[in-house]
Amino acid sequence: QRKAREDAWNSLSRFSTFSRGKPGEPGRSPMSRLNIAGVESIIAVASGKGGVGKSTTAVNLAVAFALECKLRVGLLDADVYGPSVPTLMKLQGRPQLDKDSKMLPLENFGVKCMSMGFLMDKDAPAVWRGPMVMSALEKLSRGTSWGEIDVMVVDMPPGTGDAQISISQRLPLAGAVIVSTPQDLALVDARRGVNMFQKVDVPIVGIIENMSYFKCPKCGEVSDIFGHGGARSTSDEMRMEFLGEIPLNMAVRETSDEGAPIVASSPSSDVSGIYRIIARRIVAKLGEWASDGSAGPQIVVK
Ligand SMILES: Nc1ncnc2c1ncn2[C@@H]1O[C@H](COP(=O)(O)OP(=O)(O)OP(=O)(O)O)[C@@H](O)[C@H]1O
Repeated sequence: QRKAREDAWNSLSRFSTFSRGKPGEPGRSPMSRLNIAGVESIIAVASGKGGVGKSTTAVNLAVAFALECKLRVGLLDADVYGPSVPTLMKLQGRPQLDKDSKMLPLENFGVKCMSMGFLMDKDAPAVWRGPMVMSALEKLSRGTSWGEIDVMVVDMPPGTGDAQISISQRLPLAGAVIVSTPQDLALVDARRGVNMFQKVDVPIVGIIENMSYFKCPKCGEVSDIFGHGGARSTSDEMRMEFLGEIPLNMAVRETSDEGAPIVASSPSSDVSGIYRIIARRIVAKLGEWASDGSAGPQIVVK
């Protein structure tokens, strides 16, 4: 385990413009909530627990921001323990360095991406201690030359532990989107997620219910496999905006596995339309906050 950690650390340090600490120690500690150069607005896509479809949702929203809203989009994979952006966005290979030794993001579907997965072997276990997670994230975020970005989507690690809290404290987040399935257990965790962001003063953009229902492609019958509507009622109770229901859909899973997000690969499908509507709602909310002065700069959908 120690060897794997050191290998990952060395690999990251090679691409880094930051000073390097020893494994197990943080690198040079940055100021908290520093901006990321060139990035206007950052939103976290988070879930209280794993496996609810947070990364799938983050990726499809990022692609929808780029293709539907015509925004300049970045996608930061903050899930250093289980980076899925390389697979979901069909990107691999080590990032090039620019003249200032900053990493250049890899790009697909109009979205500039950075992930720990670009710096590690696919099957290498990511064994990180808390301070190393933060140091890695600093390097992935501020050690990358993003260019001009209107909105950056951060795919958060699942859960509400120390790593998630630190990330939410260090990145200047304009807001957080919470993804949950309709199940009671997932909703309990979603509430925890909402509370965590509120504690560190990150406003909640809204809640998305993923795997909300299943519509049989043959007969059209709708089944509520994991229940239905729980995220909407949780949003109402917590006075949060409910952003929408994404069905459990085989094409979403298949296109994710293929690295061709459904919003890009099957833009006319119903489910792509749902992602696009949710993306527009998020952009509208960020715009609203900006115009009443409660969040970052105004984003204009072209
Ligand atoms: N709406 C959906 N319909 C069908 N399959 C989905 C849907 N959303 C996600 N999935 C599938 O569910 C699995 C888990 O999704 P994903 O990896 O996005 O979850 P996650 O919450 O990010 O997980 P982790 O906590 O491990 O990071 C994947 O196989 C994905 O393709």
